Amino acid sequence: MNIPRLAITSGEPSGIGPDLIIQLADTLFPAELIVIADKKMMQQRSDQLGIPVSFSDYDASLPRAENNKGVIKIIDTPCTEPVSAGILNKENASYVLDTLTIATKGCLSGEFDAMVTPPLHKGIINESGVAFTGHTEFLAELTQAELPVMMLAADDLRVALATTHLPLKDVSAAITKESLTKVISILNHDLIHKFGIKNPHILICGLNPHAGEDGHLGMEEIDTIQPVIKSFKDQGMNLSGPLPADTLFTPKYLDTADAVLAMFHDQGLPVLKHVGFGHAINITLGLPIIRTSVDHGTALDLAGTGKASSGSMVAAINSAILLSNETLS
Ligand SMILES: NC(=O)c1ccc[n+]([C@@H]2O[C@H](COP(=O)([O-])OP(=O)(O)OC[C@H]3O[C@@H](n4cnc5c(N)ncnc54)[C@H](O)[C@@H]3O)[C@@H](O)[C@H]2O)c1
Ligand SMILES: N[C@H](C(=O)O)[C@H](O)COP(=O)(O)O
Repeated sequence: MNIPRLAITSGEPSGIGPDLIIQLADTLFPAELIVIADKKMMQQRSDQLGIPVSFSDYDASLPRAENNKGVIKIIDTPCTEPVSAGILNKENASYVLDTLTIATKGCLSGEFDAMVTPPLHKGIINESGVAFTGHTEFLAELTQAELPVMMLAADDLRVALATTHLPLKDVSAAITKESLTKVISILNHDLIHKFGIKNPHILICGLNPHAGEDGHLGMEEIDTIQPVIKSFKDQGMNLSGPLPADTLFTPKYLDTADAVLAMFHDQGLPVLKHVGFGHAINITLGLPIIRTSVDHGTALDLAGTGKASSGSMVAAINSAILLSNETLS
């Protein structure tokens, strides 16, 4: 059997990413997990948490093998400055990006089957002078993907986004017939090919209150969203919408749906995190590689305390393993 080999980045080194990796070092997954992180920083966090771990330097020439309990296979990638749990340092932003680049290149070359990313801090990367909006957009650029689609999933609920990390004032202009067509195509394709769902039923949110109230509360539904949905439905795709987002997330609609497409970040993700925070996953669709992530951020208040829950990290690793083996369903 081919053991999936996953690259695990540390995320923001002063956040809870290192904690989660250390807390899970005793958990055995049916995969080989290769952590891309600063070994010294990881050792310090292990000491701070009081969770003993040992490290084994990753050797690409060795055959794949599942991890041993308590042993972290690592690609030692140095931070620029020493790390204090809970305290951001912009000097270490380039380290965070380095770990992502190593993982992505390894996925593109086939050395890794997938990458799993604990949380990074978007703000501190920007403060270091690098314009950065999120893993989703960064990985799309690195892999030259035309358009990434962010999707979070918890239990039976899957919520994808038509726009990713955008200020609210820019959302309407970003939703064009072209962009929406690409997003829906990617979502439909990946639900079929990554999740094994035949002819997925996708519910599409309106952008405006009450899906625009027939044009009295906004024209985006009439001008942009409806024509795109009609064009796909004419081709046989199973779409419903645009539906008012306030009532779409109720059992009457969700019970028939395989996924919801929200128009912007805070239209869809609060609902998903309300039902699933702590065990949901974030998956980037539309990339030539497999990438999953957690549903939470850097939680600087919890770094080094041992209080961070690893539920979402476990879910992100397990889904990356399933996706590496075939599909999630
Ligand atoms: N996948 C990612 O890289 C990712 C995801 C979300 C947010 N972020 C980034 O994280 C930073 C902080 O974001 P935020 O403060 O909005 O959200 P956050 O998720 O870091 O924190 C929100 C709240 O949830 C708690 N929390 C978070 N993770 C937890 C865990 N594993 N166990 C227990 N409690 C947990 C925190 O203590 C806090 O009270 C921002 O820079 C944001 O952009 C990154
Ligand atoms: N939008 C995500 C969330 O709220 O969970 C998070 O910011 C992570 O996004 P990236 O995977 O693009 O970093």
